[in-house]
Amino acid sequence: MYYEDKGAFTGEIAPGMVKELCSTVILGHSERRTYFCESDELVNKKTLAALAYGLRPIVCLGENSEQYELGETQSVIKAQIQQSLAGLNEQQAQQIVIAYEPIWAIGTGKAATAAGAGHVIHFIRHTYAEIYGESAAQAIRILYGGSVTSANIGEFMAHPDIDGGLIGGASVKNDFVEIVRISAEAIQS
Ligand SMILES: O=C(CO)COP(=O)(O)O
Repeated sequence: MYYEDKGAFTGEIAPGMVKELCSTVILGHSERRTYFCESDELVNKKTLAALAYGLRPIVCLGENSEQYELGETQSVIKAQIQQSLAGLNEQQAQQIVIAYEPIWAIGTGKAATAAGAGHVIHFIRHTYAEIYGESAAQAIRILYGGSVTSANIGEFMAHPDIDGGLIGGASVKNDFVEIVRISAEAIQS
């Protein structure tokens, strides 16, 4: 989704057009950031445009493997939050969904541990609270994404800091049915 509502931007889809078909948009995915050079500033413009059109943005954050190895996860994530999620009003600050997707875990079969993802998600909520206050930080949902399957979704759902999963590869396999079943069970328990 692009952030302008009209104009000559060949290949892009305006938020008003997306709104006719969808209620939710994924923004700032690492594939968009890497292959399409999307910056935090652009992700921020898209996030604000989505909210203005009543679309719920799922804003993706995450460090790459080098940053992970160097112990830079928190500083990378903090900068992404400050820039990608800047300028939300009080109501908007309660509406977004964040997905923590470490790039080294996407499509690699090497998922983060629930404890590791939970630790970063706890940090994301804390950082978000510093900007938008504790009640907004408690209102938003923060998901984990990266090599989630039916074999590990239970552990992620059982972690108190993780509100759900953003499923990629497994969402187009039969395994997805099992992921949904396990998640629904975890939410009800
Ligand atoms: O990028 C993802 C979802 O947006 C995660 O992808 P995988 O579940 O295939 O690792």
